[in-house]
Amino acid sequence: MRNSAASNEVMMEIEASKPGGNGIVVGGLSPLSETIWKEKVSTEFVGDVSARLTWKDLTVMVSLNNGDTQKVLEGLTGYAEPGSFTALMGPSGSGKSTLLDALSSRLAANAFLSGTILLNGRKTKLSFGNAAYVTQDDNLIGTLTVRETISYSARLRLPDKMPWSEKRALVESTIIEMGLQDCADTVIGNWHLRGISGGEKRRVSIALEILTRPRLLFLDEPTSGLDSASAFFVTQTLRGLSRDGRTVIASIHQPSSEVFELFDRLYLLSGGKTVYFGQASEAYEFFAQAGFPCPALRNPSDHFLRCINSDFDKVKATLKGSMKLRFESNDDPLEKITTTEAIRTLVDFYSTSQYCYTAKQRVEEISKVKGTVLDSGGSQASFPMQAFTLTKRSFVNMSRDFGYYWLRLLIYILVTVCIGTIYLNVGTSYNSILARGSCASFVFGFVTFMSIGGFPSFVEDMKVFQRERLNGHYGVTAFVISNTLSAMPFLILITFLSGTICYFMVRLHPGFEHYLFFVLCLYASVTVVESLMMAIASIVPNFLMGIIIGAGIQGIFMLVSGYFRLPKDIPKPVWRYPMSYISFHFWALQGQYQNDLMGLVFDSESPAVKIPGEYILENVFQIDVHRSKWIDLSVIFSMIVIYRIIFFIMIKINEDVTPWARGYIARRRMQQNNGNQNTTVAPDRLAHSPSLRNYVANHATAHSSKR
Ligand SMILES: Nc1ncnc2c1ncn2[C@@H]1O[C@H](COP(=O)(O)OP(=O)(O)OP(=O)(O)O)[C@@H](O)[C@H]1O
Repeated sequence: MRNSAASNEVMMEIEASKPGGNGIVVGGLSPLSETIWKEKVSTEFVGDVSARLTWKDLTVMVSLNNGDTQKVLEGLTGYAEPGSFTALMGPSGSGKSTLLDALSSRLAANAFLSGTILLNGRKTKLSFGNAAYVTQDDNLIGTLTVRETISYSARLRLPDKMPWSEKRALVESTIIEMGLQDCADTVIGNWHLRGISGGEKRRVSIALEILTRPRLLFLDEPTSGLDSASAFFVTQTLRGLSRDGRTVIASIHQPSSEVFELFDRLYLLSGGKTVYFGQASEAYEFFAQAGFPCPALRNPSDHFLRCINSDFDKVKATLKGSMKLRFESNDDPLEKITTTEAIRTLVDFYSTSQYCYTAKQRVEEISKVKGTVLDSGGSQASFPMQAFTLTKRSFVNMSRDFGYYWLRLLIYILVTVCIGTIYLNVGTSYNSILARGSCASFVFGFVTFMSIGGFPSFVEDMKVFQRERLNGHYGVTAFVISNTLSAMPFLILITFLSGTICYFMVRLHPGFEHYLFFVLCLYASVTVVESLMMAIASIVPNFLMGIIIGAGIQGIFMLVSGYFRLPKDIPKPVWRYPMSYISFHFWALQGQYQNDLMGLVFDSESPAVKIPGEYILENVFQIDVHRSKWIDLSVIFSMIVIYRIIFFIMIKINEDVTPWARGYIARRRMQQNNGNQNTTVAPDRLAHSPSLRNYVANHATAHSSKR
């Protein structure tokens, strides 16, 4: 719905931008891009689709937990043009990521923004399609090769109608564009698979985002953690992307001189204020004019960062204390003043300089140019295509990752062989009554409990999902369906194999129907645990915490299953109603006891007396024999559906409700703080940015209503 609305809007803009309906192509689209956009652009006469981004008087305030507010960015003005590569630089905590987030509409819920951001002269409508965002973390699927990763992404996002040959051409051209030919068939790598290098991973992450040929590319520290050669190659690739008419903005930490030379424009920040914005090549001159010339033999970018990083005051004090400083040369102006003073001087110098004036003038000029905003609206693939591709990708990953299901299969077989040997041919003696009960309790308690071992893999899946979701690659429903379907064959294999071993070694109640019930019940129980753990993974991204929470929940469920305390003895408030009914172990045991004991006759202590299974069920295990065991099984199956729905709802809550609630609390705190203390000035023209997805729409509305 959102996509179609956006595309209508785009079409209107395209219509409007057609010079007289049959004008001349202004450019901006490469032939490959035209292939992608042709679904949306029914005419070949596309206006200039380049992305010109301007920001004026941009201020971001964040509300802190203690109710205070902090100005993270203060009155920033700048622009980014097509064909240029803009680098955001500054010391740690200077606001680089916040500026990137503000420009790409990804601000946190407790951050409030004021100022104007225009894309092609219009109020910012940045969304998943026209702007791509490459995060710092490379959350990729380790078992897929580079080519497979990009190919799946192409299937997930490009229109269904686009022939596969064209998609493949696009994939191959992206691989070449990002210089990934040599490692195209190498796996990405994970904890047990040796894969591609860190620099190559970074380039794969970028490749995934440029696949749909966005005109605007944001990158958060694309070179961090890379050695200088890899950092150079990644930056060179970014510069190459900008030369294709794209607008590239990246925050960069501590670049080498070779990397620095690749920047077109430099935005230097310190403490959220602009220290310098202009041509990267002119920064050297600016610092000299401001009274901080770069000493000979010092890397210019090191010098700039050295001048604006107030932490160096502490470094200086430490060095002075250890007397190491006396050997340093004294021609550096920074030796004479503190870095805090240097920052103040530089910020003041910039605000009155020609550089600032030129930047403001250019912002005004660019703001007047009204261009087309092509919005791909995220994925253009249909829902069935997304669900199918995700299922296939997830299945391939599960089958290649030894830790996902194969290891579990081995452990399950091992444990069930142990059960089989311990309860071997359990029989119908008097003692076998309790043995059958404890065997069922172990199988449906501990054996299903072992499924929490899959949690680390679920967390990895969730990370990939979150990256792709934030970039609009597919919807939550497609993800939940694919996750359910792809796991099914593995769970069937694991539970049917181990269930069969257990059933025949122990010699549970003979008969196909009894066998089928036993393995189905095991399958349903393990799937419930998987679904429960998936729901936990959607809210607790830390695998240790997730395992502890999952184990705790299951421990409680096991307690009320009717084995450790008989059903009628479980205290009624809370534990029997509702806990035992919520516990899938309870239903599994009720069903399995019936499945195993009903119809069998057991020895008693006196050889002359036989005990029917029904009697044991009612009087020993306190089972409701009037309820069919198939009802018990269907309750477990419906629990799978319920947990999957909970999983879906959790993701939705995380996406929409949590940011909204955080934003609301932050706003309330800010208002209260402003009411109580006059020292905190109420931020002027604050526009709130609640959920990521709602942000774009809300932001535009907020701005227009203020006008
Ligand atoms: N949502 C937020 N809530 C609270 N504080 C925030 C928030 N966003 C940013 N800040 C604060 O604003 C300052 C700037 O943060 P930001 O992440 O933008 O800096 P940075 O220059 O990208 O730093 P680094 O290079 O270390 O990533 C930091 O002090 C940070 O703690």
